[in-house]
Amino acid sequence: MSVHVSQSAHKIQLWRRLGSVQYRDSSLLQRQHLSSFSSKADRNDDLVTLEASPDTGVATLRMHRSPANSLSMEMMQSISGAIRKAESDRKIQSLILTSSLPSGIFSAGLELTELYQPDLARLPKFWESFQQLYLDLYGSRLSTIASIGGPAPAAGCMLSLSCDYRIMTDNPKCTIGLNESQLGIVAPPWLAQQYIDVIGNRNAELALLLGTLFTPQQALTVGLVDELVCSGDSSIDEMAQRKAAEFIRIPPKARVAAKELTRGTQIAKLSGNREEDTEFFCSFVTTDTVQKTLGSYLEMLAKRKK
Ligand SMILES: CCCCC/C=C\C/C=C\C/C=C/C(=O)SCCNC(=O)CCNC(=O)[C@H](O)C(C)(C)COP(=O)(O)OP(=O)(O)OC[C@H]1O[C@@H](n2cnc3c(N)ncnc32)[C@H](O)[C@@H]1OP(=O)(O)O
Repeated sequence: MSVHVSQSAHKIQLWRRLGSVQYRDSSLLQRQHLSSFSSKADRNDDLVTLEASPDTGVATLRMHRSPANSLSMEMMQSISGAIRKAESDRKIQSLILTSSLPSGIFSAGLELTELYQPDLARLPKFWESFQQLYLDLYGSRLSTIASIGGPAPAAGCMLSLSCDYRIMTDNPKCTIGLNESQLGIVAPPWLAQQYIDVIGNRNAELALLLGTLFTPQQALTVGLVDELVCSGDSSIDEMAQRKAAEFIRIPPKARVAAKELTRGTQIAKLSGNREEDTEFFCSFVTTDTVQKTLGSYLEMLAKRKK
């Protein structure tokens, strides 16, 4: 086992060094012109806002990475940083995760430019930031509530799955689910497991195979969200606050211990397997087949917009 781990660590080092080498697949070098998908690194400083209220014990983490709260490496690090900041305040017991984008989009999932024709030096760090975000949110001592006012595909769904409670706007245009298979990729095992835990094995099996995006009503039926709020009703924030207060009434030690009972094993599993997981991701996402499918998906998104 230890030999396997050290070999894996060696491969990760190799990945990092490969960053200085250009991506070599000639078909990918002939880039399609995808102007809306051209950004990579962004500034860390204005992607999320954390509002802590020591009086109520509730902090609200608002995501506002325009246009769709897609998760770039910096975005994931900012969310992780805000979670840790809220946790470091002993007066805070609950965290509401929401979007403050005017479009209402909760999160469009991983930033696709991080996956398509990736920067090879950045790729392992990008994935490690995704793992870290899962560990920080899923393993948080805080009671966490996702207030989902808009679409939450793929890693956007992961953000909500990592919370303790999910409230969603009842607007059929706002869909949620792990749609990775439609992009020619697959959810990592720790994310798939969250899905199985929340919606059950058969529902998850079908939804993962088909890349299903559930409407809010369907999501409620399969248990992917816990509560719906009428579309256009501003009370989603109030409902989240009310739920947070309900969680806060439970003695913190018992609440945290209860959470550990259901999540501890999965958290320990990924914590002990991060390098292999990163290595697998880097190898998988850079294959020609995955890159071609991602390219077509991006084109489809751009065309749909036109
Ligand atoms: C062990 C390892 C196993 C291997 C693992 C391999 C891979 C990883 C696998 C899984 C983890 C998770 C993966 C992901 O999260 S992949 C991302 C999946 N996301 C999507 O499919 C969503 C795509 N977007 C949409 O469907 C729509 O944009 C929307 C979110 C429903 C919103 O629709 P709306 O009509 O309101 O807006 P637009 O479509 O006009 O979009 C606005 C704006 O945002 C840009 N954008 C949208 N999504 C993304 C994105 N994910 N990344 C980057 N940019 C995005 C879009 O281009 C528009 O930009 P513009 O500048 O034109 O305004």
